Amino acid sequence: MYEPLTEQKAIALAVRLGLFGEDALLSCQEIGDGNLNLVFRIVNERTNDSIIIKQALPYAKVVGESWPLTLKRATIESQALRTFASYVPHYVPKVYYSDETLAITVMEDLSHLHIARRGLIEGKTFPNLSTHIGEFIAKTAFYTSDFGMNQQQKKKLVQQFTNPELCKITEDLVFTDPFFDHDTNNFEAELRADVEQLWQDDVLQRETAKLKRLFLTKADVLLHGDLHTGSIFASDEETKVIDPEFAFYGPIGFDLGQFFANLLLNALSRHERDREPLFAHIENTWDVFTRTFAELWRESNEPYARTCGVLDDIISDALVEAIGFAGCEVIRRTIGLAHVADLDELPLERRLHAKRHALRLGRELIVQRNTLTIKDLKHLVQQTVHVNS
Ligand SMILES: Nc1ncnc2c1ncn2[C@@H]1O[C@H](COP(=O)(O)OP(=O)(O)O)[C@@H](O)[C@H]1O
Ligand SMILES: CSC[C@H]1O[C@H](OP(=O)(O)O)[C@H](O)[C@@H]1O
Repeated sequence: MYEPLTEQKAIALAVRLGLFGEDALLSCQEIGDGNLNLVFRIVNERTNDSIIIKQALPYAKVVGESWPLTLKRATIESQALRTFASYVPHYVPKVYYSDETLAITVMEDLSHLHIARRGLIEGKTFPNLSTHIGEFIAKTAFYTSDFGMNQQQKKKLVQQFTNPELCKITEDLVFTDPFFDHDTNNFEAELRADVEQLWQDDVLQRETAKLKRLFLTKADVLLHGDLHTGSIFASDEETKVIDPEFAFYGPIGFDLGQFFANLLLNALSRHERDREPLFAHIENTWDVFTRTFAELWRESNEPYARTCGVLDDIISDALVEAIGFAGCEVIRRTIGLAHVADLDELPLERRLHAKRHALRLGRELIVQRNTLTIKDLKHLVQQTVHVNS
């Protein structure tokens, strides 16, 4: 039977599962700070060994029981972590155990690392972050695509990772609600005029509709599905991706776009002189992604992989998608239901300035996505500082 764990029940479960030695002295703390789930950290005080038990609730934690949400997301998360581990084991936490009924994943404790969002807010640069994320995205994308795996096997994976409830959250919160006057939106009263202008922007809505359609229909590669900087643990040396409960088969540019957007949002929260490391991370992510993907491409058994231009087409589509999806993420994190601390923790005047900037930047990313290069993103940030610039 499913029941939500308490700290005491999480310890009892760890004992029952034999996750620690017989003489262990266990303590437990619920440390979840995400929007959806419970996260328990259990430590053996005698040895300092520790594990994480993550448990899905039957509703979205951030809203409460009025927003029921499938427990199946815990199974998607543990299966995605295991699938990613088969391609990039060094970039995901080890999964020790999972249970579909209890909706739990027991995994490696990564508390020695920093959540990248918090670290970036504190001014850390994480020199390997973009190299690691570029490689993570390239390898997971290639090996789960029709170019990197058996195409019949891929269809089974598409079925396994059909994730309608969590995709619906993204369809609503990322691609729809922020572009209309919807009651899930949440923004400062001072931004109302800027937001209303966005709701009346027919060009923006038409382009966003195309991006939403791609998200709804293009079953290209297995995606993490929510690859923001709060889903990444990092240090100067290591990077680990967590929280793939939104995993599904979608367009190749989606994870790249989410990651770019969250780096851009952090850049907007900083003074201009401190933004360079973020732009460097964006450009390096793209370089590593394209180089790694192109190397793997040589392994492909698909006859068209040797046709001149096919790889180039995939890479250029990925960039257009990534830039457009980044624009949607920038806008939704500014005025939608789920914000980012990078902007929300700024004092009011700076926050309003950064958020107005984010709305202009997000719009241009979406509308101009077909003609922008990766290096243009930095200039676009500068060009959208002021209205009509
Ligand atoms: N493997 C882990 N090791 C250490 N801490 C973790 C681990 N997984 C999650 N956490 C902590 O729990 C928080 C919420 O986890 P997350 O998976 O993002 O939950 P949610 O699905 O609710 O967003 C993270 O920000 C981090 O502080
Ligand atoms: C009501 S879910 C809102 C938002 O939360 C998810 O993020 P996380 O679980 O990492 O906190 C996801 O981005 C959803 O769009």
